[in-house]
Amino acid sequence: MKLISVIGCGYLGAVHAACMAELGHRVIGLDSDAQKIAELAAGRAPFYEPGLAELLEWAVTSGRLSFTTDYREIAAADVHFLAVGTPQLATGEGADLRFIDEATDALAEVLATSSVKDRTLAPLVVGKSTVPVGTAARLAKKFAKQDALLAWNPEFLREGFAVKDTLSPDRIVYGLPTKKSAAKLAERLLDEVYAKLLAQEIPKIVTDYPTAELVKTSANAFLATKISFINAMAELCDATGADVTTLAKAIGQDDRIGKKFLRAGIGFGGGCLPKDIRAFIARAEELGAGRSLEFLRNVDAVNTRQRMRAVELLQEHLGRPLEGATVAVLGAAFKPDSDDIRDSPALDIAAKIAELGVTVRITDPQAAENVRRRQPERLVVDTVEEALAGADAVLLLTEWKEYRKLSPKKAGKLVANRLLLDGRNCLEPSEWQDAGWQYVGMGRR
Ligand SMILES: NC(=O)C1=CN([C@@H]2O[C@H](COP(=O)(O)OP(=O)(O)OC[C@H]3O[C@@H](n4cnc5c(N)ncnc54)[C@H](O)[C@@H]3O)[C@@H](O)[C@H]2O)C=CC1
Ligand SMILES: O=C(O)[C@H]1O[C@H](OP(=O)(O)OP(=O)(O)OC[C@H]2O[C@@H](n3ccc(=O)[nH]c3=O)[C@H](O)[C@@H]2O)[C@H](O)[C@@H](O)[C@@H]1O
Repeated sequence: MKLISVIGCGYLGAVHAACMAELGHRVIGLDSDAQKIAELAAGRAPFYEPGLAELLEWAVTSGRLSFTTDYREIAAADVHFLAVGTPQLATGEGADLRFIDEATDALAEVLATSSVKDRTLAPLVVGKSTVPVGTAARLAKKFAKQDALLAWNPEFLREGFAVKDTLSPDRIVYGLPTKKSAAKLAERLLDEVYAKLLAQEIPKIVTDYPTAELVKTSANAFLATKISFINAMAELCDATGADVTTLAKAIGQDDRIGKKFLRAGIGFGGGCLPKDIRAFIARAEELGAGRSLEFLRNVDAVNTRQRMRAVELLQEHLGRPLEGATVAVLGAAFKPDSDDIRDSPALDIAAKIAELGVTVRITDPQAAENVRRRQPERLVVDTVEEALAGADAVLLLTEWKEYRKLSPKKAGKLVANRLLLDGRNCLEPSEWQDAGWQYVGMGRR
């Protein structure tokens, strides 16, 4: 059992902290947001993530997991995970490392000033946040003064599957210091932290700092590229009468291409893929290696265009001016099984049509409260029925299970006009057409 701290308890850190407790460690989660810490300390999840509430309640009541806002309380930990945010800079491109710098300054200070008795090993600081390549080497210098080691251990979890992905990841990557003795010590500590996962024979890849940092950013860039590729194919399908879902199925049969991440629609959003590809391009340019990553600008542009394309499809099929129309938007989260609305394609589209004079009624099973809090100008309703009542069109923009199971017949009785735009290509067109709906998919006949 190790004493572990997790600094930054947001979508990544709260899950990581609870999962480290599940792996048998004593864990202290730290966040600068006192309200979030109060929720977590009471064993409650401050956001929706399947399985997290149960895990937190157990870990907190069993005493394995506690929370604080005070860095002094984590000074004695053997391992400190960094999980603070690295959002997009306000200027547009590049990652804002302010939170990383604040957190590491505060940690370095307590490591320097607190006298931790009986410490036989140097503390290990482990970066999990997604950072531009070169960040780990810079931070290692800061911790060298405190005789602390630094490793970079990027995280690949998906929201909606965060607990499962943390406890059963596809791989674990260690970015270690170049000095052999330091690398050995850091690897040994990380092996102890992840002992239960390594026992399941989860692949472990041991490398240096820059490779570990790049593994993370290139993985997200590749995933984003796959989505924009299939969305570009969807545009071509619309222009030719071909069907992108069949196309994706057919190309995905080839193992070299793979079936996953080929769902065409309104594109990717969230707190990671969009900002990560922009930061990746910006960092490559800083390093004079940006030319080969130019294509990622197109990946970003195709993705942004999908949102506009949804607005155009609505305009094209509505059969009346947008101004004065009432539209039901099903889904606000950037993906199902999450309440995360950061850079949500659904909300972006809702905002675009609202600007064109449409009355937009938004509903979402988990993200409604976040929309009410962060975008009070939006009209949010509690149920699908309220959203559909008298609507001139229905936009399905987040593929929640309950929306995929909607009855076309029942829904048809509630709306004023049976027009459905399936922004996630997740419904069976014939079922809706048979019930008298005009079904519009994206790149779908
Ligand atoms: N959300 C996800 O699914 C994943 C996120 N990541 C990366 O993990 C990092 C965190 O992402 P999220 O958890 O989504 O962000 P988030 O915004 O949900 O959480 C970040 C947390 O850090 C806290 N914080 C900021 N400054 C602090 C400081 N000085 N001391 C203590 N706490 C501080 C904030 O209050 C916030 O609770 C980012 O680099 C992201 O790219 C990586 C893999 C998955
Ligand atoms: O760095 C991160 O934060 C994480 O970013 C993504 O995870 P996440 O953003 O939680 O969710 P995804 O499942 O990747 O979906 C991202 C977006 O792409 C969209 N998407 C996904 C797949 C697809 O085929 N088509 C598609 O439009 C989703 O609707 C969603 O808006 C990566 O999948 C994780 O591996 C990574 O750890």
